[in-house]
Amino acid sequence: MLEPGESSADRLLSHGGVQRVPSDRLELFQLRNFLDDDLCASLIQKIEAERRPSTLADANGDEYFRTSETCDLSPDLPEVRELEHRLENLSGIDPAYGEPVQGQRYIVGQEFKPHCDYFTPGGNDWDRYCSVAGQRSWTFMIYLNAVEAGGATRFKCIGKTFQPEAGKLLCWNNRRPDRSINPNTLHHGMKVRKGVKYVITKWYREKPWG
Ligand SMILES: O=C(O)CCC(=O)C(=O)O
Ligand SMILES: [Fe+2]
Repeated sequence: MLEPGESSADRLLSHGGVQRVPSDRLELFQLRNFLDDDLCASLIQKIEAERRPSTLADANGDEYFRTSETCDLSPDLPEVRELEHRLENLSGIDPAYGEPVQGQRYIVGQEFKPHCDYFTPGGNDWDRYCSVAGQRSWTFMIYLNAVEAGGATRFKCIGKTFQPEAGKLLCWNNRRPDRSINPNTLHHGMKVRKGVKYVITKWYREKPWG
């Protein structure tokens, strides 16, 4: 049985097509064709329509650290409902533990430098971001298109790089089995060299989002 708000390797691997990336340093999974092309195209349209500069928690003084744009996708959109439904079916995580779905867009030269998705415990922004919902637990990320050049996601600590592909999902546990943060989740949304890159990001918390 899964605890509320949690997923697990067993749960994810029981879903046809899910592959675990072989590493004992983190729990990381890939699923091709999680979303079909129509849903991807429709989500891209929504992201195009309403984007704003991406922001950074735990800012580190580098204004070029995350240069993409972000779209807050309304939970009322039929596309987002469909996505949420699929995510719940895949992960078993109660949607109440999820942050609102976001879209990210990178044009040529834009990137998200190497980072982890968890918040630094005791860091400047810990209270602001985590006092209600707690730490980020799982990340689910879906590529909405193939990119002409660049735009891969590189997990440095395990030497693994993923290429954008329409509908492909990556997900990982930001913590170790004892639920301490896992620095091996360090990843880099690399610069787009040609074309435009669109992804969906969905983060879950250890407590209900509220
Ligand atoms: O765009 C990517 O490849 C990575 C995105 C990411 O790491 C994030 O939004 O936290
Ligand atoms: Fe990230």
